[in-house]
Amino acid sequence: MPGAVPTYSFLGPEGTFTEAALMQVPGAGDAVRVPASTVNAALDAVRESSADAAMVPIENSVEGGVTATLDAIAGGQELRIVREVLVPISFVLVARPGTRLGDVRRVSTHGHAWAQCRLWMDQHIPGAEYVPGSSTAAAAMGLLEPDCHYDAAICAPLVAQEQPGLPVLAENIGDNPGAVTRFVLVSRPGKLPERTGADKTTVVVPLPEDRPGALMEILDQFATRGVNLSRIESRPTGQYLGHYFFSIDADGHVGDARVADALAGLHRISPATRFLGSYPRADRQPIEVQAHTSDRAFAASRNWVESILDTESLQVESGSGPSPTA
Ligand SMILES: O=C(O)C(=O)Cc1ccccc1
Repeated sequence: MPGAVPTYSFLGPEGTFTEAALMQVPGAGDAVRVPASTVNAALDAVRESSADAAMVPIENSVEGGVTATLDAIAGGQELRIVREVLVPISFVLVARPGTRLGDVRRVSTHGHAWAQCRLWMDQHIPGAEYVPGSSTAAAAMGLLEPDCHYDAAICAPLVAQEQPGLPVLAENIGDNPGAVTRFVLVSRPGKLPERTGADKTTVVVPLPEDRPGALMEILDQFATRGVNLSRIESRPTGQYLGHYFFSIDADGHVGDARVADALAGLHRISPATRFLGSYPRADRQPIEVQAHTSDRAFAASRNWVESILDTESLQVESGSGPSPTA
């Protein structure tokens, strides 16, 4: 319905880094925001149409890809990435009032937060036991439950600011002060975001099996068309050992001839290739296109081949070889 307020699901509860990413989306402050307890639940809300789009983490600069997200969007009912958002990440350690650093034995947080605070933990709370949490904010809020079985949580500074019952034991405990996480807004297939000249395209390419050089062939589709890759990760398909797909981010939009041509090449090599969207880059850095891979160069080369077919195909002798359509 035009003008209706959109509904966004996100990895919650309130106070996650994912919610901070969602709040960067224009209009999200006035939208309906529905926290989900897992990435899969946030994406299912979109698949089932109870949300228009979901914000989920996909990659961070320290720990790499968020596998729960990469796997969830690679399979199942098709989804599209329509926007990416970058969030600088800093972590605090919170506990119940009265807890001192020396009392902390068990710490809960999201797996990616734990991985980013490992060195600090080893130095300040050696031997601390990790209790997996569904998100940083869920771990922090869990401390307020009467039957909580851990002593502290790693979360965003904002959670501690808004929750007086959770004093901060230590600030800036991330091992890398420049850590950034990339989030994506995912919706059902529909309207493709417009081409801006500073775009990214995400695809999932199952690796053809028992074919020497298959990965090289896949990469070559991009290389020969001057398309730069900004991320490539292999993930097991989960079907059986040794069966992989590649999750790839390429510079450019499917509306760019060189990207469209590369995707067509991927489809020939791996027909189950899945298009996951073309969307504006968060850093708005325009992509430099070499003259020979520009839209104009692709159109000129297509016209050239068509002109050959137009003028010369009639001269193929019948019966003297394979038919022109073979
Ligand atoms: O748990 C959160 O707050 C999230 O949004 C996921 C996450 C965890 C650690 C770094 C970035 C995102």
